Amino acid sequence: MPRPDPARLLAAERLLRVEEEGAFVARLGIDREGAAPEAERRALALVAGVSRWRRWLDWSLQQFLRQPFASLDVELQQALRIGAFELLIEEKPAHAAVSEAVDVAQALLHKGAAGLANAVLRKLARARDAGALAEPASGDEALDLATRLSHPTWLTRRWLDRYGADATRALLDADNAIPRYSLRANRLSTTPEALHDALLAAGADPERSRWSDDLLTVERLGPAIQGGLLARGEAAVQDEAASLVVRVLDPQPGESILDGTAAPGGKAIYAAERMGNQGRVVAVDLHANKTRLIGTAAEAHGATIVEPLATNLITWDSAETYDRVLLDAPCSGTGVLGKRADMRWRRMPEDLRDLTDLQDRLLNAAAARVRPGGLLVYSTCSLEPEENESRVAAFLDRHPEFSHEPIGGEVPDAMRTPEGNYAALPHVHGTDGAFAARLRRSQP
Ligand SMILES: C[S@@+](CC[C@H](N)C(=O)[O-])C[C@H]1O[C@@H](n2cnc3c(N)ncnc32)[C@H](O)[C@@H]1O
Repeated sequence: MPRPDPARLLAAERLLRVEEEGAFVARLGIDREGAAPEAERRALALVAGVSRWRRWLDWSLQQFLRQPFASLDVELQQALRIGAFELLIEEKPAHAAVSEAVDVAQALLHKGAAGLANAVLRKLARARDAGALAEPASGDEALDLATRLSHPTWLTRRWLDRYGADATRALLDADNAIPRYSLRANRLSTTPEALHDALLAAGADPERSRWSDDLLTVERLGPAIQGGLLARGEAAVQDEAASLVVRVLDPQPGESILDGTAAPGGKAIYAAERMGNQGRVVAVDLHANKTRLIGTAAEAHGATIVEPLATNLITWDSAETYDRVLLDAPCSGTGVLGKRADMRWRRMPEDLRDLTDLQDRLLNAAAARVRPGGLLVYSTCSLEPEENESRVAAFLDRHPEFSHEPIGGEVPDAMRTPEGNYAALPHVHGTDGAFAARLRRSQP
């Protein structure tokens, strides 16, 4: 009986959990199941890669199958996807990729499955080596691009209509790229320079962020975790695009700030850091387990002015108003598909209607908490205008006591839209996608 490579076997088992239990890819790495660190790292990379590229892998495999791919044993599907990923995306030598996937199929199922995996993957490898791989050519541009670059067709069609073919291709490529992670230096306890040196000493490859002087980027988070930098609160994982939303809010020392949808707390804690830990940051979220996490993280960062509060912002009975209010709304997350490998498959077009309704209600609630003359910042990690500019326009119609305030030098020029909003785009800026607008409440 062949002994499959532990990383590929672990990856296949985790992909099965995604498939059968709806497990979230981002959470699968947490339970290490005793795997050696290298096997763990490789398994994480395989699970993320297969999750991103699933549509293209399945389509390519289907070219060499008589029965529908979806009718195969689910275990065999995962072994085939891993083999196809190594062949088509990682461009590994044919022999190793095929035989390792065959061993996984045999370990999870039986000899018959291994035989089928062997036949299909050999044909795929031969076609690749001969430069004869099939390409989707249905004549429907959105369907073909979505298949080739492994995204949902509905989303690709939307983006084609909005951005055109070249930019859409670049956006899909950006979602499929292996992301670099960004780390925010906690200026309450360290400096970006000291964090840079600590990361180097821990074996990481830190680079200064192009977009923010508080941030560094690294290829892997492992060294920062193992070096204790995150646990000690010297650094936090936060994308450049997300961190710049706090620059749009521009909290000042001594002010009162409300983050109305704050968990897991990255922006609230960064606000406290920007304020030099002077003033107040009330960090509201619906769920008590999530606000507890905000409290733990704030404590690790020494951000003592952060006050976590578990409540529903919409029904919160409070008469207090704040100098600045952030509403970082729940959204479709179409700007962060690169980091969350399987999210693209979870979103449905009909989600947008429910989300925009919630965004309007949260905006109304947040508006009531802004003092006269104070600032409301509305932000999302979505690229969709329905969740961004349209929500702002609808808000201004409902709330004549607010006016739109163009963003100035708080964010880099390249991320300011002609209308004066903040927009980070994965295919343009190499960050996650994010949007923010400033809304000023008039004086009485
Ligand atoms: C996009 S996340 C916020 C991320 C956070 N600002 C950060 O940077 O770490 C949106 C949050 O809104 C919370 N939420 C949703 N509905 C809410 C409500 N009615 N009241 C308060 N929080 C709510 C969710 O639990 C979720 O944690």
